[in-house]
Amino acid sequence: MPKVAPIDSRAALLTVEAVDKVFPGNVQALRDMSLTVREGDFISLLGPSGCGKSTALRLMAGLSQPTAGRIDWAIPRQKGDLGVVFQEPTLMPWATVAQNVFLPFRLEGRAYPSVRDDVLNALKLVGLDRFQNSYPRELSGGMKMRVAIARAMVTQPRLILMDEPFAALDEITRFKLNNDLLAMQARIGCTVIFVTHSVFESVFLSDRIVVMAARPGRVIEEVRVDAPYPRTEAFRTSADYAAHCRAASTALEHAMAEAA
Ligand SMILES: Nc1ncnc2c1ncn2[C@@H]1O[C@H](COP(=O)(O)OP(=O)(O)OP(=O)(O)O)[C@@H](O)[C@H]1O
Repeated sequence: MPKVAPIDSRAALLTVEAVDKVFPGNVQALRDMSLTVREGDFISLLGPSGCGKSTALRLMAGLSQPTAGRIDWAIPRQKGDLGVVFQEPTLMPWATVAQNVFLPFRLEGRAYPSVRDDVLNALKLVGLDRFQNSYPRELSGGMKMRVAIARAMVTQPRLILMDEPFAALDEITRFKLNNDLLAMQARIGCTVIFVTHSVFESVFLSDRIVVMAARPGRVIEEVRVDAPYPRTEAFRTSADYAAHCRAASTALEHAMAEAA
């Protein structure tokens, strides 16, 4: 994807400023997290279990409020500017694929005929337009996740938040979905924040890897992946990819050592 501007000159989209999140029982899930998310970024949040990745994503989605600090959109936010994908596809089993993808519009009170083309285009982007009348039970795990991604992008959001969306899938399906996700991001030009445990996945997808440590959850380092987009299978086997994986692994080791 031709990412138009170098990371530091991209316009800000969302700012996370000195955020703390403390859960009942004095569990400090996040301490002093700051991050400027910029238009067109592909950011991975990478870190060991319990370092607050999902908590950070939920705060950015507005599903939970910080205990201290602020999270602000840097642009006037419109309906449909945010899409979220969780680890489970969470599809409505009684509804067809098209009806599932229509959901964000339905919640806005829109009628299906007025957005039918958007629904079909989103399904086309994830390669499932032929399955619009199928039900979730007829689909494989990878296909269900594609439907969840189509649902998150049907409104052409500026920002898509993804919480380990491919963790439950086999490696071949995961690789394929990684490729397709980058193609989709290029097509709709959105910003992505992606939670993962996988160094390899984070390097393949991201241009910014935010490495986090646990107890308390915090950001310890940002690794930049300056390899150009589009990233292909050739990138996955390149020396450049291996070098970035080493850098991210080293940062992750520091994160684990900090929590030890
Ligand atoms: N609703 C909650 N109530 C109490 N504690 C919570 C809650 N949600 C998360 N925590 C705690 O906050 C910390 C961070 O959790 P979080 O799920 O954000 O981490 P994570 O990095 O996403 O972990 P994983 O990779 O295992 O999903 C953990 O100690 C967790 O037990």
